[in-house]
Amino acid sequence: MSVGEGKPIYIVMGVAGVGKTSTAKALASELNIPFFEGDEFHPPENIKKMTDGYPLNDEDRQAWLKAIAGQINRVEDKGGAVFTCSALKEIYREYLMNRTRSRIEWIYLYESFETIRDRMRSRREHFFNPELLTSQFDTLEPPAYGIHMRTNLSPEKTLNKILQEIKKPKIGIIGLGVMGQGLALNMADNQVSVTVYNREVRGAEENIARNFADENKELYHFSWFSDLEKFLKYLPRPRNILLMVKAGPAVDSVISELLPYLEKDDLIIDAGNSHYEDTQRRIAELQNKEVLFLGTGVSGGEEGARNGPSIMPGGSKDAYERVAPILESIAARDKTGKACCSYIGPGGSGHFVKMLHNGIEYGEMQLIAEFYHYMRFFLDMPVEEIAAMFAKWNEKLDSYLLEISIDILHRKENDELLLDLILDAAGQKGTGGWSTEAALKYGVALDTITAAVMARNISGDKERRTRAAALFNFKKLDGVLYDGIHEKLFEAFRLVQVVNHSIGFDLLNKASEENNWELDLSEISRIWTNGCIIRSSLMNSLIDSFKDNPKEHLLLNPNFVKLANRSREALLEVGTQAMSYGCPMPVTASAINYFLNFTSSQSSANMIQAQRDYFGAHAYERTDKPRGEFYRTHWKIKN
Ligand SMILES: NC(=O)C1=CN([C@@H]2O[C@H](COP(=O)(O)OP(=O)(O)OC[C@H]3O[C@@H](n4cnc5c(N)ncnc54)[C@H](OP(=O)(O)O)[C@@H]3O)[C@@H](O)[C@H]2O)C=CC1
Ligand SMILES: O=C(CO)[C@H](O)[C@H](O)COP(=O)(O)O
Repeated sequence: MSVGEGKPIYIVMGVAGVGKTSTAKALASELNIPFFEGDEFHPPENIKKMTDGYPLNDEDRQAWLKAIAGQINRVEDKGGAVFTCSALKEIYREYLMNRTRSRIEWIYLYESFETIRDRMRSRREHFFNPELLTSQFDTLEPPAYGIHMRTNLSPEKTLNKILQEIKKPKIGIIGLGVMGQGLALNMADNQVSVTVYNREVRGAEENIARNFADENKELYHFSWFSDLEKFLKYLPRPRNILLMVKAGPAVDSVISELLPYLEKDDLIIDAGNSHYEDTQRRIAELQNKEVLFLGTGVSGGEEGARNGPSIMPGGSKDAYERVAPILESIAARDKTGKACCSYIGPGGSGHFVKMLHNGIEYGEMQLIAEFYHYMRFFLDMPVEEIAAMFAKWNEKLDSYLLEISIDILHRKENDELLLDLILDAAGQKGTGGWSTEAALKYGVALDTITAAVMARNISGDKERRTRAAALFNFKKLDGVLYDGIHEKLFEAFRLVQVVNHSIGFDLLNKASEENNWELDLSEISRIWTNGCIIRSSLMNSLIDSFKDNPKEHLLLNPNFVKLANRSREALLEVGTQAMSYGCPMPVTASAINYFLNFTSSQSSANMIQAQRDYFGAHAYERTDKPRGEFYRTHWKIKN
């Protein structure tokens, strides 16, 4: 058994008179483990000093703590024990933690000075002089960790509450940024015992964990640490550690800091937006130490993390089973009440799926943006009318991204539309571009998602765009609102949304085949129906579409063929008209091209093959010969 594994040693701590002995005895009896009264480990000199009314100093307490540590070590492999020990100062607790092999679970009992003073006045048989209570309160340094329990309830209720806390599943969270804080609170709401840690960067990132615990202390008790070693020592083995730190080198740096302390079967859940290949590398590296790793996509932003995200865990199935109760308890619910969290598959599949989630997100965001832009600046529709139209569309589409865009269109600052004050240069953290890189790797067309990434790239080039606009002096052609255009805009929008999703899922399918991930596209659609950023009624319909045709491209699925046949003319009309008026429509245009390409049995690629063969002797397959046979032509030699 490794250090700290097995049943913990419970130490019930707090000032004299708070109720340590009765609570600890009851706890030991309930858990059927031995009980040890800490006061009995005091040497006679200490007892005399206390009964004479003198407080103990640190030196006096040395022998006492040493004796308790000795007893803990004698019983530590006997299935746990409960001790009382006031352990008022952090150095006393550290002494015990550093000199024992067991994991110590601290149960800190507290009550007001006045209440305890009154209790102590009626407590005659105990050697402790009630006058020393003031010195106890002066000495007390409440622990930042452990179970904190006020003793204002009946002993039975206090015991029950302690037992409830002991039974809670336990996890440690590293990284208390936007997402980490939300997940910690969400877990605490769902009966998970959460210990938090954030790094300290002097002058920049100080007291993040302490402040988080303090800010929430009215409603929650978080054990917190700003010392990684202490955080790790405190967590029960095998440890469950969730990382919510910036993706990239920060994840490797945190893992390397963790490594010296990690033991067999400890589990790291990387819940940030890590690249799936990094996840695969980390799984392999940690396997050498028998440390488990789950590369886990989490979507839903700040609100989702707090109230229920969509969760995409990939990696070790056994590891998932271990933390499934925690992850499923905090996830959003689908319309049947099931958790929007499901084991995705081995290796980096969880992060791959999250990456494509974001790719689809990029496509849909740009789609909304360019339709808004076209309607506002080329069709001259008032913002309120666009918001109203989007709201009407959303009665059918139920898209979260459309919903937030409607809110954005209503937001004013000093009577001005806030949107008009926001610089038109989009940021990005990588997942969209990584989707495009993966499409290149797997040889899949990813038109809309790639177009959305490129649109963000060019948006960032504000200075050159502005200079070019002046040089080319485009005369903007305004579009004309005509009967039926509203319906056409909707039809076009909806078809681009479908094409964008079909593209994203197609890459998931291809990567799944290549990596033997056995991704269940229906289940992925289900966990994306709530909590995540791309939830919509379309996603709901994909559950059944992929159930009926698990690997089929959406544009070959009868339901979507019907929809596309109905809407394709509107899409062509809207897209080409918008561009003819001078409005850039990158995602719409790429959806049109993808749709036309995908639905053409005869592509233009025979010309490409001929050109390749002409200048580079690359050879080509022939329509009159079986696939896989390659032919060359000596183009310069005339027949
Ligand atoms: N925000 C969102 O909507 C979503 C974000 N994500 C992903 O979740 C992860 C966290 O995002 P978010 O919470 O928004 O980010 P924040 O910027 O709010 O927080 C980042 C966290 O990472 C820590 N950190 C950064 N660098 C290091 C380092 N070198 N060593 C240790 N810790 C470090 C920060 O600590 P410190 O405070 O000390 O700097 C902080 O706790 C990212 O991977 C992100 O892509 C996933 C889904 C949605
Ligand atoms: O994962 C997310 C949502 O699902 C994050 O919000 C992500 O950071 C968004 O990506 P980007 O910053 O590149 O727009």
